[in-house]
Amino acid sequence: MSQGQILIVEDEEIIRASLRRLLERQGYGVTEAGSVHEAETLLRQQPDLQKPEASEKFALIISDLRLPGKPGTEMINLANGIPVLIMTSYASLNSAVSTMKQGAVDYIAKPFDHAEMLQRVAEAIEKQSNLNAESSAKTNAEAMDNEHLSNSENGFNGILGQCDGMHLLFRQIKKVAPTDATVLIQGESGTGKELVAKAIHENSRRINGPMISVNCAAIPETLIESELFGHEKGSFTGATAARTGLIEAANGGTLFLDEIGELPLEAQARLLRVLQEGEIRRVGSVQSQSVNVRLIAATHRNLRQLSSQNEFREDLYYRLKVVELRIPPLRERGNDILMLAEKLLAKTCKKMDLELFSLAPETMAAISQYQWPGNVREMEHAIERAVILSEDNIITPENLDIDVRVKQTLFRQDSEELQDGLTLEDYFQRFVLEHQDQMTETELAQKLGISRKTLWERRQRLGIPRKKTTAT
Ligand SMILES: Nc1ncnc2c1ncn2[C@@H]1O[C@H](COP(=O)(O)OP(=O)(O)OP(=O)(O)O)[C@@H](O)[C@H]1O
Repeated sequence: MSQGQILIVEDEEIIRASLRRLLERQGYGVTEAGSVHEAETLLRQQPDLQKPEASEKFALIISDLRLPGKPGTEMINLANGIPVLIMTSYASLNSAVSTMKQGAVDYIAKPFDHAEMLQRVAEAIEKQSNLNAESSAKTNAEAMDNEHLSNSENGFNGILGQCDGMHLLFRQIKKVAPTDATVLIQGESGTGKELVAKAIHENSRRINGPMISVNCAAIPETLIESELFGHEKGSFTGATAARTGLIEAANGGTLFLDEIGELPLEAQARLLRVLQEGEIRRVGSVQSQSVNVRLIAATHRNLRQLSSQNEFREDLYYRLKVVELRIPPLRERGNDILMLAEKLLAKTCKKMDLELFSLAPETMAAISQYQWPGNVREMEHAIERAVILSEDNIITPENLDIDVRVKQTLFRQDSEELQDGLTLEDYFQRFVLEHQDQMTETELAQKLGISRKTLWERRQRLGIPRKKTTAT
């Protein structure tokens, strides 16, 4: 079950080997090269390189930026349509931004978090396959279809949601996107703040400009000013060359500052000047230059409270909250919780090339009851883990590994009410209706943890008699 072949270009053997292990554990095939030259030879050996649909072709190239001989950016020219993910240290984050402009699909800072690397890899491959699919047959009908998919009744622009809170959010996004207003997105961790920022950018006039995302909490405090605003040569120890900042790199597009509450006060003052004057001054420079950037900021913290404690500039806070969007936490999204779980389950199965798994009724109950403190991100991880650990294609609460104590009490009595007025019988009914065409009565009873006799009795009581008459 290969997820695709990946070429790693990295001169440091230890990093290369650990990346190989990480990717192979996820089912990717891996080929290694220690330099651009070596990678070039490997690429030339690919027999069907000219054919975009060739199965032998690498699905992705992951290249370090600094390599002996030629730099990693050379890989972009050599890749011939294969997406290139650049790895770089924080110190060279700016060069990474310019490599994005040269055509890299994404960049990731070293040392990288394993989960993040896997996510970037999956996204890069998916993005490329979407692009391939688009360019191979782009008809008007297809374009309409895509529009339907991205804005289907399940959500908007890839953000799944059907509850009132999410509908309100979608309406707000559609209203604010075409304007140039600064937006402040409030939401707990994992609620989809970056997705919302992306939706705003993609529905704005700046769609063809860059969108630069910066997580203020992930960049060391000492580097953040020079990363954001750039610096002149010699402006501080170690500034051996002048460098463009991320704000300048977002010129003509959107700058997304995630976790803005973590921005140090000095950097806040500089940012405020950029917003007020539309000009940027690099660290160590006396000259300003104009920039045209739309700012979207996000935070999980209470900025009003932070500003009352003098930890966040009040004037910047008021500037940011021109439009404030609140993303509800997952636990407040009612039936969306199960809808998301099912969609994420289907997505995970597809990604892992598995047939579709389903959720056992007690798993549905546990999912609806659980508080999801890590929101959608936690659910994504829980479902992925469950699919890996599940012994058959039905996910049990134990596979999910969320706090399912609630299950024991809820399942003691059939009549007991679950959250949102749903009863165990609702789950029973739903499970039977969804699975009865694919499962025998024996299998259904087993999955429900009841005898066939009880299954039959409940069917009678709930008015869902068995459809098939064949013996099971
Ligand atoms: N409504 C949604 N529909 C589909 N996927 C979602 C939704 N909300 C979040 N996700 C997914 O959950 C993960 C976390 O989302 P995202 O990074 O946007 O959250 P965040 O609020 O920015 O998190 P953090 O504050 O921790 O950075 C992503 O993989 C994203 O695709």
